[in-house]
Amino acid sequence: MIYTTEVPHLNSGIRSAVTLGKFDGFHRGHQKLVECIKQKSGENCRTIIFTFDLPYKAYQQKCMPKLLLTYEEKREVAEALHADILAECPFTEELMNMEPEVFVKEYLVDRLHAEYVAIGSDFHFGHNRSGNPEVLSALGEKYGFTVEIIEKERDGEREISSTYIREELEQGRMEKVQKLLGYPYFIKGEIVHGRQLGRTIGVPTANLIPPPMKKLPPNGVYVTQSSVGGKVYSGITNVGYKPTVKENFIGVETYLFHCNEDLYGQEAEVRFYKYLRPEKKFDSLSELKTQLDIDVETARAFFEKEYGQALELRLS
Ligand SMILES: Cc1cc2nc3c(=O)[nH]c(=O)nc-3n(C[C@H](O)[C@H](O)[C@H](O)COP(=O)(O)O)c2cc1C
Ligand SMILES: Nc1ncnc2c1ncn2[C@@H]1O[C@H](COP(=O)(O)OP(=O)(O)OP(=O)(O)O)[C@@H](O)[C@H]1O
Repeated sequence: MIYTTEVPHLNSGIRSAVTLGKFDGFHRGHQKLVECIKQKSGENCRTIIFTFDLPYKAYQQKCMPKLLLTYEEKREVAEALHADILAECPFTEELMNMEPEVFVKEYLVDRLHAEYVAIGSDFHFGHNRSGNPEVLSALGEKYGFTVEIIEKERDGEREISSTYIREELEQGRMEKVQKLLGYPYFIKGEIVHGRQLGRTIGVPTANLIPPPMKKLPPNGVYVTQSSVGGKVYSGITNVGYKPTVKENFIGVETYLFHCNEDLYGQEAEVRFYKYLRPEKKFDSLSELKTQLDIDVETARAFFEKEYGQALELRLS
């Protein structure tokens, strides 16, 4: 897959099937659009996910919103979805104020040579959001490309959207988040040294510092699975500041079941399945240990119920 932060300019003779939007999370609705463009792909037709980077105002005000997927993760997911090109264009003032027809002519027609464009029924673009599916369809007729307006993927009464998923994530409803995304929410990072107190109570842990832009679930303890060095471990993870030992930065700390390996410096992907309880301040590490024993049992029961097999180590 080609990744670019510019508007691609395809060689003459090469056409494209394009989908447009922000695509934070690449949730089930977004995946539906990607499937549509993939059906059009061929020898002379590239599939292009054309996404807009953060709102211009966010840059100006330096208030970066937290994202479901970091830039790097977005690239990885787009790659896994088998798109040919991911174009992540800065959402400049120019782009924001562009008349819909200028966007269509200069970008979709002159540069991308679009023959097919798939969008959701609520997609808006250009000056004052005046570009919408009807406008795009009319411009498609004028410039000779097909526009397919995809009915929005729903979860019961509500349409699936990145906003909906962020709301559910903020409530720690990880099963719902997984259902809406179509994959479990994950946090990635390098395993770093903690204070190494965990092992003194028989609970060695893998600590990672989440990327600053990544949206985190609420502080608390979760049933997770972690992928490290090609192996998948079931486990329990604490997100927070460890009030018992008073950490001064937010961490994602996992007790990996059946793991005796030295994992420092390795990249881990922690997948969140279920919220268990809030983070608590304990009077001693041994009281914390008593609670952790209960958490392990709850996680074991969860894996047994959901997956039949308990805590076996798997190769990913
Ligand atoms: C599954 C899990 C749950 C935890 N729950 C809490 C908690 O409720 N309160 C708390 O203060 N620390 C909690 N911790 C963090 C412990 O305080 C921490 O693991 C211990 O102090 C060792 O930290 P270290 O790796 O920096 O040495 C939890 C850690 C894990 C892995
Ligand atoms: N549930 C859905 N089903 C089908 N298409 C969707 C769905 N949600 C969004 N889309 C389409 O996917 C593209 C990218 O969506 P975008 O990320 O901009 O919106 P969103 O997921 O609704 O996020 P937000 O909540 O931030 O508005 C757009 O064309 C949009 O219309």
